[in-house]
Amino acid sequence: MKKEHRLLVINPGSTSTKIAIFDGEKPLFEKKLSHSPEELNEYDSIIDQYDLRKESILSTLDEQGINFNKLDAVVARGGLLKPISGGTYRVNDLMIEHLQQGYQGEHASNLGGIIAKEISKQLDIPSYIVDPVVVDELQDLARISGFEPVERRSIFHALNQKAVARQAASSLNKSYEDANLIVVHLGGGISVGVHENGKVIDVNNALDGEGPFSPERSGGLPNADLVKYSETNNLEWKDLKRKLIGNGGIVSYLNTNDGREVVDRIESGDEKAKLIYDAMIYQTAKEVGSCAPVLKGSIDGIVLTGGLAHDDYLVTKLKQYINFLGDVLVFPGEDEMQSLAEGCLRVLRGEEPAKEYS
Ligand SMILES: Nc1ncnc2c1ncn2[C@@H]1O[C@H](COP(=O)(O)OP(=O)(O)O)[C@@H](O)[C@H]1O
Ligand SMILES: CCCC(=O)OP(=O)(O)O
Repeated sequence: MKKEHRLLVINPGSTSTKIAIFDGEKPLFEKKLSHSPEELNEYDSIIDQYDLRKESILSTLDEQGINFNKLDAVVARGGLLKPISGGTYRVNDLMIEHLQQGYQGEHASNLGGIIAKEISKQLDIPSYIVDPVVVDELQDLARISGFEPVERRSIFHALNQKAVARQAASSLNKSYEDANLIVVHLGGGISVGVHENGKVIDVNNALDGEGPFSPERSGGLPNADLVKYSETNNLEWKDLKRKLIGNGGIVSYLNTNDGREVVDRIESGDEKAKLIYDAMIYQTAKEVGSCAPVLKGSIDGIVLTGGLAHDDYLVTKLKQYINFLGDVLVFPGEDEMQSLAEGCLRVLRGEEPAKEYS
């Protein structure tokens, strides 16, 4: 029997690092290593979390007795590179340089390609990233911000949004390329994407202050009040960024980035937790509503996904706001590990060429 390719899959997110070993399409081992805000706040920048994240990956694999010599490739979620088209990219030197400098900013996924490259180099095997957070298919209209020096950018959960949109289209008996969907990824950050005929033609920048607030990000804020706050408190951009991304959103009100903890607090009668969680749901619903005219109301389905989509309270409340727009399909959690493995396998099996980042 033909030997399957064995892969190490690495997915650094804002609140966790997920790792897996795959034999072909089959996961042999999966683990989510959670990171609390306290643990991450020890570091000045995300790139400084390199040792923490890499060591926790290596020690977990070691505890599991994983034989590194049997690996054929390492694949990771990629970060804030230049805007690029979707697909599987070989990790090359320019990519490492851009991930290290944070070409479009800072996010945990910048560490994905860097850690993948480091591990693969020692094993003399290739490393890849698939559908990074900078996949850009915006229509021109969506790039206009309203202030010429500032252009809107496509930064979102591209990997999971695309994977789940394909599943949703298939459950609606459509091909992804023929479907019109609004996809809502409810994770550490929240992105709401308009998928028209297989392209994400509009989406909120889920990292840099657009759209609803989320467990750990502020989302869009009133501009003038934000600038005044920043001046009054003498904050440079790097300080303000730490407050808004990582320590914004639910963290800033309730001091936790864990949706489950918020739900427990609501169930035990915490009124503030309820107000804040309800407000996040309300803002998410408004973002979904703003996508309906982009598709001129021709919506095949609205898809809820990400960790928070496991929560019945949130899903029920959100549906009450958006049900009237179309069928709501729920795909809780994410399919990112499987999608990373599949993207890597397509290249290793010669079904498609690896793209070169340039
Ligand atoms: N069953 C659940 N109920 C409520 N919140 C949940 C549940 N499972 C996961 N979450 C929350 O989802 C968020 C993380 O979502 P996920 O998509 O895994 O994150 P990331 O964006 O970090 O990859 C966290 O706030 C986590 O606490
Ligand atoms: C940078 C956009 C993707 C994103 O926000 O991912 P996480 O929610 O995993 O941090």
